[in-house]
Amino acid sequence: MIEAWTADEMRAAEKPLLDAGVPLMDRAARALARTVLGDIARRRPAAGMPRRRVAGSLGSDGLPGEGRVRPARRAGTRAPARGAAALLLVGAGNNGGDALFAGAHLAREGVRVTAVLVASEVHAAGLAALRAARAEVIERSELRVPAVVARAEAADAVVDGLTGAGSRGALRPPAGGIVRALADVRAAAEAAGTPWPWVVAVDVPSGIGVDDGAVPGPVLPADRTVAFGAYKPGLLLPPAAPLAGSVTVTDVGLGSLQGPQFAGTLRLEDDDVAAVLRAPGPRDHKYTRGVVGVVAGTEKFPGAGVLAAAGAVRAGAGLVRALGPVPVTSQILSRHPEAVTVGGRVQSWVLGPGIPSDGSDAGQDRRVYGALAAVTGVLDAEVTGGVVPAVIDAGAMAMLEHRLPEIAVLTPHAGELATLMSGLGHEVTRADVEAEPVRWARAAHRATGATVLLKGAVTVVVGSGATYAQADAPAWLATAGAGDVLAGILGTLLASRAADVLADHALTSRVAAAAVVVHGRAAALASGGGPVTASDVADAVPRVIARILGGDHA
Ligand SMILES: NC(=O)C1=CN([C@@H]2O[C@H](COP(=O)(O)OP(=O)(O)OC[C@H]3O[C@@H](n4cnc5c(N)ncnc54)[C@H](OP(=O)(O)O)[C@@H]3O)[C@@H](O)[C@H]2O)[C@H](O)CC1
Ligand SMILES: [K+]
Repeated sequence: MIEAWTADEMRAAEKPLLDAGVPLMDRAARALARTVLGDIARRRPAAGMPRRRVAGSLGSDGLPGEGRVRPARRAGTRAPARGAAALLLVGAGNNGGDALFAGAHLAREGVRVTAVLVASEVHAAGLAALRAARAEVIERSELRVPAVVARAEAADAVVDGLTGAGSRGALRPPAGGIVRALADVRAAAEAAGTPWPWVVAVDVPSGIGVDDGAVPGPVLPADRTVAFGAYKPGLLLPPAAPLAGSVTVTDVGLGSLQGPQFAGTLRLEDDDVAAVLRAPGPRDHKYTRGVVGVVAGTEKFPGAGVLAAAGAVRAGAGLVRALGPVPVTSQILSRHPEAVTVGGRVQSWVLGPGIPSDGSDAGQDRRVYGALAAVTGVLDAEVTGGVVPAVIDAGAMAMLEHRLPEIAVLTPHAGELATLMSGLGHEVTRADVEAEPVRWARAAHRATGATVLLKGAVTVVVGSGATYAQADAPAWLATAGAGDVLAGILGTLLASRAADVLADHALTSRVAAAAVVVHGRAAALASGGGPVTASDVADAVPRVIARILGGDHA
């Protein structure tokens, strides 16, 4: 489990150590310098050997290279970082201090270091250390944006030490102008397929919402973020999270302290998902494993019903009851003969995939309303067999008539959440939701009572407890029907843990986050780096569950 600590929680954790004289900044700077040296070394051929074209690589003229040359590391060749260039972007606070001390270490390793100070006052001891290591310093008074851009483009690495945990709001000038210019040239280079220097963010990419993942202004996307002590919520939450690149958390000694009192932002890892999944035991049968009721698909969109059922079946449902018009249920049966198409008791419902919100399929709408009446408890438990958890997707989200229990999970994408919230009286667009996904997911949770699973490159799950932020899926998963499969997977996980979820409604968000991990990992496995269909994703689910449970050693 990855736990993110807010800026305040970090400061509270650091304070006793700093008061006791623990050299946190020195540890942070050393870890940062080691990481930058390693990244530079990996990206440069061994120094001392001429760069030669190698088979399969293209020379500057775009023609195939000569025969393969493997430059041996002859004795005496210099370390790859020696002679490399690093540009430090230095802010006024301790984040800048980390960069300055790290720059001094880099300079002593032979890296040509230039520090750009965006403030007239920066960390004095850090600056002294940098000057003592004979690095170049561009003072605040000498700042010229074009010159900084030119230095950055000529560097092997750019170290972003402008702001860290102390950042508030959009980057102010001159930092904001520098970062905007660098981000623009970096984006243009990437669009042209031109490599750009390696960007390492100190603790967080400067300018993100450290505690909420907002992107209020310009941010220089990082290839790597070296976070000190713990993740910050902004490194897990969208839209900021993808700007952090690969995150390396450096233990600077905080590990000995208790975690945050209330972990606000979490990311599940395999062990946590394994704890949610329930492998059957010798006394299990299909009813104890969980029966999933699926009301999905219409004559016009039968495929969504097939895919939702596929997700449920492949995730290990004891039994799937597929309810709907014959053109839908017959297709489900033809692909999943283990499903049944008659009603009966279920431990969870999957409602809505492929069902439009325009009332065009009265039969499916009636089934959804009936199931929702059971989920909300409006109908007497003796009649319905009791309240059960539910996945409420697509058109079913337009059929909410009562406040939902937290064991109901809404699964919108940004546009659907905007529509839902607009229907509840909030003026909000898809763009608003994409700019502040957690804010609107929390608003939807408060407005409906349901757990909200907001799908995206980083999928957030919000309930009464922690917020989960999962980023397990490859971009290839953005394909038709993927959400239908996720709904089915989630329906099965909820059915398998129905008793626990009913006993502790707050568990719902963790079960939902686990389903997102299974779904994303299945897409990654099925994709293998290329295009993937929703059906492929469903087919890969058993293998992913086996790997997560540790059973699949293939
Ligand atoms: N966690 C650890 O173990 C350690 C963390 N360290 C590093 O310390 C920073 C936090 O340092 P702090 O000094 O509290 O704050 P920052 O350096 O992040 O930023 C404060 C300065 O930045 C200015 N600022 C704030 N917001 C903006 C903005 N939007 N635009 C421009 N400038 C901004 C702020 O100016 P004010 O006028 O607002 O005060 C400050 O000058 C943490 O991230 C780690 O990198 C330590 O090294 C110890 C180990
Ligand atoms: K930073």
